[in-house]
Amino acid sequence: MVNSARFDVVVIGMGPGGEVAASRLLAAGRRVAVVERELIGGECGYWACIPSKTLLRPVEARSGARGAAGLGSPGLDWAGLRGYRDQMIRHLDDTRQVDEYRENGATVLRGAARLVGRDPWRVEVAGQRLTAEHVVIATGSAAVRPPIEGLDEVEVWTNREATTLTEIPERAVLVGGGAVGVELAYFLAGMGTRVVLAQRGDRLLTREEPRVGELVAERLRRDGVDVRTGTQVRRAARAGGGTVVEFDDGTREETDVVILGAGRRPRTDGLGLADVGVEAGERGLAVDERCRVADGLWAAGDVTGVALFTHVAKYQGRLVADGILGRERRADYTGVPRVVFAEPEIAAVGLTAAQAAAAGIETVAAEVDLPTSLARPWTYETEPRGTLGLLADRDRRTLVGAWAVAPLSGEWIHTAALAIRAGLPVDSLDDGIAQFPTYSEGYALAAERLEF
Ligand SMILES: Cc1cc2nc3c(=O)[nH]c(=O)nc-3n(C[C@H](O)[C@H](O)[C@H](O)COP(=O)(O)OP(=O)(O)OC[C@H]3O[C@@H](n4cnc5c(N)ncnc54)[C@H](O)[C@@H]3O)c2cc1C
Ligand SMILES: NC(=O)c1ccc[n+]([C@@H]2O[C@H](COP(=O)([O-])OP(=O)(O)OC[C@H]3O[C@@H](n4cnc5c(N)ncnc54)[C@H](O)[C@@H]3O)[C@@H](O)[C@H]2O)c1
Repeated sequence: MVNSARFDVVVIGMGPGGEVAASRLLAAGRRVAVVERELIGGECGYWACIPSKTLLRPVEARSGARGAAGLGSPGLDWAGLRGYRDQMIRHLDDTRQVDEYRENGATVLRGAARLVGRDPWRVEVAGQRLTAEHVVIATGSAAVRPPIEGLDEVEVWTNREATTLTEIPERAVLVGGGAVGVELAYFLAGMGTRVVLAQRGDRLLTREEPRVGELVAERLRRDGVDVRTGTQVRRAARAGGGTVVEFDDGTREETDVVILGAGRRPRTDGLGLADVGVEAGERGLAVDERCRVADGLWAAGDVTGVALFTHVAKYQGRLVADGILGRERRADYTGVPRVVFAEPEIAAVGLTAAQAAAAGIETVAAEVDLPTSLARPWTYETEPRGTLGLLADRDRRTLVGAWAVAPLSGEWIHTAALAIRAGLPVDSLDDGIAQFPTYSEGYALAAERLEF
């Protein structure tokens, strides 16, 4: 063990949460050590958001071309797409990122960090001991491996293998109908894979309004996905060159691969938390409003279990940096958008009716079928689609929730996100003058239908 090096801050884990915290602290002139055991950029940059959205885009664009009058169906070149995906994930090489952090004054350490003492905080990594006034834990999350009999004997992909795939499988059974399952089902079906999507819950995307799950299942089925809700995979076994999967209703399906999208678990193991008197729950490290775990110990991103999104990890990274820099700031998660990048996009923000009821808020809701009333769906595509739902607080007449299953909704949901975050009166949506012809015109229509 070499002598202990002293830092103002040690950041453990350099995904989006760790990167934002480290960059802001470096910019403020703090002595920062960053520790990463795999690649700077984290899950998001190499095996999650970036590759998945890169892979989805051509499938979406082709569907858009098919829907646009007179365009027809462009070809999709898998080798070209795969090459661009590899470029986007930097060929799993973070040399440039390491160099940039070093140029910006950081000490970059490779390896798994472990807390070995407190007052002051002490961290061990790759045979080195670091001492710091503050430690930031931003170690993210990993795919849950559900207890399916025989899973170890068959071809299984998590998000990692799925987003770095080199060949398109002929058949796939997806386990889980959350964001990972829905995006992968849409991508693979678009690439010609025969997809079975098994969801334990009674609908897809269970955190959203039930209506969203219905519309998404309808859409995926139209695209050829065999969506099975209320279903779990019971066991999997090798059969010939492939796999046979058995569902809990006794039915069986042959597949080339089982793909897991069954949720995430926080990466807290191996961090030595218990040794320094810090407890981690099943959902991760509990943080206060400033993202503090204990005095001088902070956490950001998926490891906090607050909301598993890159934009939330980045927001928490900002809060942590501000907290360490002595700037008083408290977390407010009102109006965080949630977008699933299928086609059309599935976007939501704020509360569902059930969540509002649980919070004691009396609500009114409205739903608008956009092609019935707007021009944009028709100028956009020959088989126009789109549904928008709004949820408002009856007493305060403010928007508390919104969702849309419609083209480009991942962009225009931000109008609702802003309205919810700022607590704008619904009347200001009703009174809004949106550009003609856009999907955004739907807000005034839906707001008008809210019966207070
Ligand atoms: C398939 C998929 C698609 C997704 N798409 C989106 C999307 O489109 N938009 C969105 O907002 N979110 C998306 N997400 C969620 C998003 O990836 C996460 O919310 C985000 O990566 C969280 O960032 P983070 O910084 O908390 O952790 P991570 O990105 O997981 O990074 C944590 C880092 O910590 C490192 N680490 C862990 N333990 C240690 C240790 N002991 N010592 C040193 N280093 C350590 C890891 O190697 C990793 O690099 C997606 C997730 C998946 C699975
Ligand atoms: N576009 C995006 O922003 C994006 C994309 C992908 C993932 N993510 C984030 O990553 C997180 C993880 O996504 P996820 O889809 O893995 O998890 P999730 O928790 O959103 O959904 C997992 C689903 O799998 C089901 N499930 C669990 N075990 C099962 C089993 N044995 N059989 C059948 N179904 C089972 C659960 O009922 C649940 O509905 C999400 O919370 C999301 O925040 C975001």
